[in-house]
Amino acid sequence: MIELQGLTKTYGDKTVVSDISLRVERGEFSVLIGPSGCGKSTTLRMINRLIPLTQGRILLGDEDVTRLPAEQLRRRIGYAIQSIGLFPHWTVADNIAVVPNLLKWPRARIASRVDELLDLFHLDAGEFRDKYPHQLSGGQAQRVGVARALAADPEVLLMDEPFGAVDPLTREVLQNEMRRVHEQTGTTVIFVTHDMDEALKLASRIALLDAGRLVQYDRPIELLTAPAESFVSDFIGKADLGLKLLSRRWVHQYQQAATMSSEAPHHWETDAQGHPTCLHGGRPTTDVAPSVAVTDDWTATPGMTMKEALSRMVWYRVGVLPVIDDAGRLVGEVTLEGVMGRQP
Ligand SMILES: Nc1ncnc2c1ncn2[C@@H]1O[C@H](COP(=O)(O)OP(=O)(O)OP(=O)(O)O)[C@@H](O)[C@H]1O
Repeated sequence: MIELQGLTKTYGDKTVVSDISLRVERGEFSVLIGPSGCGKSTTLRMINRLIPLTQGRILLGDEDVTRLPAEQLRRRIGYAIQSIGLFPHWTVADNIAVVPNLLKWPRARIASRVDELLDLFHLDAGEFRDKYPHQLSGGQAQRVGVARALAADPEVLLMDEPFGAVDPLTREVLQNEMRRVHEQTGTTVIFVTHDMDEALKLASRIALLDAGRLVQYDRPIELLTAPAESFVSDFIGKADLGLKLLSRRWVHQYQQAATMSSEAPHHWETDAQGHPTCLHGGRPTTDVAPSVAVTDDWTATPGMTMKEALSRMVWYRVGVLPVIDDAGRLVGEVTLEGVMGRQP
């Protein structure tokens, strides 16, 4: 648990963070969001003492962060930033091992932790351990940056726009990876972004800031459906609210049994292993073939957002998607009627 109490930062007579109080429970993924200059990074950097606070308190568990010895601060609070900050003349392994080395862990423990972290980020340890930062793609370097922040298994991971500098496709891959890593490690995360879609995808709780003030701190669904003031709905944007809501809904919540009966308006064909091979019917328009071979592109998985599932339905002009498990077997379906028939 980490708690900010009346956190305030002033530069001269300018207050850039004003009396912010909030509590991040253990294991939570908390996102600080707001317009440029609203004080997100300053708030984050006060937590790990990169910026001294003017007033207020920060508690980690029941300890005052400003009184923690530097060595404990490094071990207990990890930090990952957009520009990554990998040391260019150090290998990936040495970069990841910065904090364990400072903490004087035994060599064997450090080596196995490095391999474990590379594995967590799906980077082959044999291939990447001895590479240098200039030999990595932007996405790989960003993964190494986050792995480094997690190296000493911190209680809290602070992330400042960590995916801001990568292309949109890589960004999406990294966001999915971050969700998985967070689920696997259970680390408490405080994540700064100015991208609402990113916040909605990752956050269990969102803190919306405006001009240094905390406007609303709530679960994403509350921000969408019960904004505390008009600034909240203006910031989120009303135009695609329905789609934003679907970005917080998951395929498994809408999944129903796969239709197999050839009497039904649509039904699936599967191979001997249970992989879907063909959809008969299920296409809302009549100018396309009534049967269509299933390709990976228009399948859904239980953990996919309904926004993505809906997008696939629109793109492939089908009113139904097969839901498949890790082995590619048909385990259910989601339909356009299923999306329209429920409150989002
Ligand atoms: N050292 C400083 N001296 C004076 N003002 C500062 C200093 N550092 C930051 N500020 C001001 O504090 C405000 C908050 O800055 P901060 O970097 O926290 O905003 P942010 O919400 O993270 O913005 P962005 O999304 O653009 O990164 C800004 O108006 C900035 O100009």
